Amino acid sequence: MKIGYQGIAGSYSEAASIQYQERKQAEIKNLDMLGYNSFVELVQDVASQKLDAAMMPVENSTTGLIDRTMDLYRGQSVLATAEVYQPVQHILWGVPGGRIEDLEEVYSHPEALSQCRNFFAAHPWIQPIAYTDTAQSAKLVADEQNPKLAALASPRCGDLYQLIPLQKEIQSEETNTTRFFLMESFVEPGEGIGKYLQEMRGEHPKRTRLMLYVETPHKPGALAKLLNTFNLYDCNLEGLDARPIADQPFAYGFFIEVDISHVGIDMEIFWKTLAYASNRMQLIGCFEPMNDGKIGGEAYATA
Ligand SMILES: O=C(O)C(=O)C[C@]1(C(=O)O)C=C[C@@H](O)C=C1
Repeated sequence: MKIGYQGIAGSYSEAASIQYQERKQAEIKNLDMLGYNSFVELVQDVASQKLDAAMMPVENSTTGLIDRTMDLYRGQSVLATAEVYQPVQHILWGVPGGRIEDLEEVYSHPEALSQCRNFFAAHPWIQPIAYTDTAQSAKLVADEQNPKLAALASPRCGDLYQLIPLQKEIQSEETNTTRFFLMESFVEPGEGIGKYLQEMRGEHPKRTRLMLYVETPHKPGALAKLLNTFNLYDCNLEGLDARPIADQPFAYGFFIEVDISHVGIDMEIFWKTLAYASNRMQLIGCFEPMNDGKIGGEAYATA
């Protein structure tokens, strides 16, 4: 199996891929991991089946939905088939002789920089600089050997790139965790999504979580009508995020996550009822939930 991930060795996306590999040891014998520089390319290569899958960050416990990846799935032939919770504990890595007082620039992935807002607020002389991923930021600092530069990256990057810790656990929230989706290629089957989901229930009964992208008519009560349908079928709503629709200023679509374990009717009827209440609906994920949404404990133990 060939899995793509953002960054180079030491990135959190690589760590999430390793965690997934450990979980699936019995099923996946050979796993090839390929580092990428861009989420756009990752999604393209999954959709075109150059890759079997991509490990993509989708939500962070400190900063919420990772829209730079979630927005890429809209209209693409991809589907999340598994999720991974990866603890994200950043270290401020510098070079020998480096001191926080002398730092001028700190490099990292933009998501990682946002997760450390409190640190930058407390050290206003340091400029946060966005870079492709956390591990390449660490490598850049190691290559430059300039004590005015540092990187926010994972604990593993210290050994990998011979760096010195200037401060540990630098993220604003101690339990900072990023949730990843394993994205695979998915073309809507001719017989429709409802039938697909009904078959899925038989074959993979533990895949009780759906991630949907839905656009509702722009009229009073439209979203309420859709949400009522979930209520009608006893679906617990696990997430709801609004995202702007391209080229339709101030119109929004919704990423909706639901637990379908208590749906008592055929999934074809379920899907048709939802489709009736929406203008556009895409299945973004169908997977077995991990950690029951709880962060810490088991997730940290298995990191
Ligand atoms: O830069 C990395 O190490 C990544 O894997 C990317 C990424 C992200 O995009 O959210 C993954 C996990 C952390 O939240 C920080 C960065």
